[in-house]
Amino acid sequence: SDLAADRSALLALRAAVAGRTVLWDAASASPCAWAGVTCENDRVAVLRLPGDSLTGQIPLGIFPNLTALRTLSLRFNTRLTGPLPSDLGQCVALRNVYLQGNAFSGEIPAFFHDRLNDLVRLNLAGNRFTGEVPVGFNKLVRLRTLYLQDNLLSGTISALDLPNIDQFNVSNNQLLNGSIPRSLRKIDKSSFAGTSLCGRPLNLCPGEVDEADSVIPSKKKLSAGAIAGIVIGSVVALIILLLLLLLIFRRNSSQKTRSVDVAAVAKEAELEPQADKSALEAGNGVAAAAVAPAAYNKAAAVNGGVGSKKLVFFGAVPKAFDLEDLLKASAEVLGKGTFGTAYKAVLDAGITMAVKRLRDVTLPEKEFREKIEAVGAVDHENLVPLRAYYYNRDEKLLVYDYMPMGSLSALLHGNRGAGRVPLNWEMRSGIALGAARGIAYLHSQGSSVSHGNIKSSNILLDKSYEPRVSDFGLSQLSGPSSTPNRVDGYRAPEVTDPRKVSQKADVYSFGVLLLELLTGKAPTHALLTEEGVDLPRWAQSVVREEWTSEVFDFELLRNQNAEEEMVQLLQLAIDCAAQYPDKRPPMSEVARRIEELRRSSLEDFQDSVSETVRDVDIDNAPGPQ
Ligand SMILES: Nc1ncnc2c1ncn2[C@@H]1O[C@H](COP(=O)(O)OP(=O)(O)OP(=O)(O)O)[C@@H](O)[C@H]1O
Repeated sequence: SDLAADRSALLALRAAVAGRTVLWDAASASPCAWAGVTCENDRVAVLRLPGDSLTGQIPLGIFPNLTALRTLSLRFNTRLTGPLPSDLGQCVALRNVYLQGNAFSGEIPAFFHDRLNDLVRLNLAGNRFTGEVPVGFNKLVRLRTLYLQDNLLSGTISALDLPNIDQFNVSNNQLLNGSIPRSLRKIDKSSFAGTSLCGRPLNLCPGEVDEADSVIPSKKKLSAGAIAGIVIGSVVALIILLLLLLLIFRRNSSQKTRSVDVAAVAKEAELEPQADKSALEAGNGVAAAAVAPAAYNKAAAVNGGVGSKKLVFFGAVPKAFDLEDLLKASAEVLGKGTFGTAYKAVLDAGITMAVKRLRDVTLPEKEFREKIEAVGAVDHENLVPLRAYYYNRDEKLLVYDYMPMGSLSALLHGNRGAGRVPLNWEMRSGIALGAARGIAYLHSQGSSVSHGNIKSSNILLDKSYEPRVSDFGLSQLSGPSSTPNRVDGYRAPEVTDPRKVSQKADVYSFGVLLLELLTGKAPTHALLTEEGVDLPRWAQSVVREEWTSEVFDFELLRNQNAEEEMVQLLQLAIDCAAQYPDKRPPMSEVARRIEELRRSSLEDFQDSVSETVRDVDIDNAPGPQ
């Protein structure tokens, strides 16, 4: 009845059929008729009838009406039988087809590849499809997911060429045989289990030579002269590289001296070692605003001590302030973290910075400077930029851009009452994408580079709510007492020493963060539920039990158009939070998958807008002359 009432919002047909059986029969040639609502079929973009509500065979005549259909989801209607109706091929706007867990039979229809050219996701798993896997799927250039597992398919798949595929599964089709084609070798081997297929990632086919091995004989054929040439060439290249490095090093150090000079214009000052620290850390919020400036001023007056007294800036940005300005600034405690206390410092010039006062840094100066220089060199739009640092024996300060919209944690869990900024799908998925890009960028800097402390309080938001990951590189600066000792729902199961982090452990933490974004539950809270389960395990069980939509934060469920994409993000979160590190996708893939599902929900949204506009145009059009 909602649908009937709101014509312009009529894009998703969600028939309330739970608990009763709907028979597909020729008499109810419209899906709206089963649901007992009146609607215009050519405006239905999503048809979703999950659960055990349908029986029998889908008759002809239903789908030709649904010309705007983009998503068809008929899952786990275990009594839905027979071949798929041939006129489903007339829904040429279809992008997502989820038909898993039914009892469909017959061959996989050719219309999937001949007519539905925009298909992105096709899930036919868990049916009774027979015959071959159509090689015509090669024509579907947008296809990302092809799930065909648990059917009765036979023949070979060696002619399949699906270079853009992310998710592929043909497991438990016992009659499938022959070799796995090149484009599918990146897929996990579990997706080929229960078949007679061979070749990577499974065992090699009889008579097949591994590519890695086949290179060796050609190496053996190299002549002694060629080997000598390669060796000499490599040595020369190495010398040139060393010379270049030397040159870059010299240039950098001369630049650094310049930046020190700028800072030296200001009065040299040094922070008072320990006395004010307790005063600074004791206060919070407004109270600290009064305490902190005094402490800063007093510190500025103290001289002496060991080490450099300058604020060292990174990059080519204009140095708009110096240490003295910073110490004079009015400060407010933002919070106390693992590595020290963070302050908001409003400088006289009207600039606001975030200053982190590190505690428990045991690293020798040289090593500290090297590590912090590496952090300062990292530059990406989804990372909080470190602008400058200060080091002496007793004080270490890090100066960051201030992020005015606070942290994701505060946004999600902060104010649930009146005046709350509701976080819709658009914002949440945007935050997920930005954060994923930031972390992926960090990971791209080298296989040993990881963040080590991904969590929602370390995802900060700039004034346009663009996410920026903060705190990277700090875990390597801290001493043993700075390791997070509270219950930490973000930590991967294999991480026993929190300072020994890895990229795969970051992926796990990011998976938990995604679950937090989708469910609105903080991982540490989840630990306190009656069952004592953690967020990943709870989400997994919910998905297994097929009550997926129960997991989502109620704020998200207002965006019903994007539910399919939400389910995909949930699946991605679960993939990231896999127990075994090897099963977790790399961050670059995570970012790509979020990008893709956001694009698809955006297109759905744009469609809905243009449909509405078209409708208004029609209503406003002048009548016949
Ligand atoms: N650049 C910044 N701009 C605005 N707020 C910030 C900035 N950096 C940190 N904060 C805020 O200051 C508070 C303390 O941050 P901090 O990073 O010190 O600790 P944390 O994130 O709570 O824990 P951890 O140290 O384990 O990461 C957090 O609420 C955080 O959102």
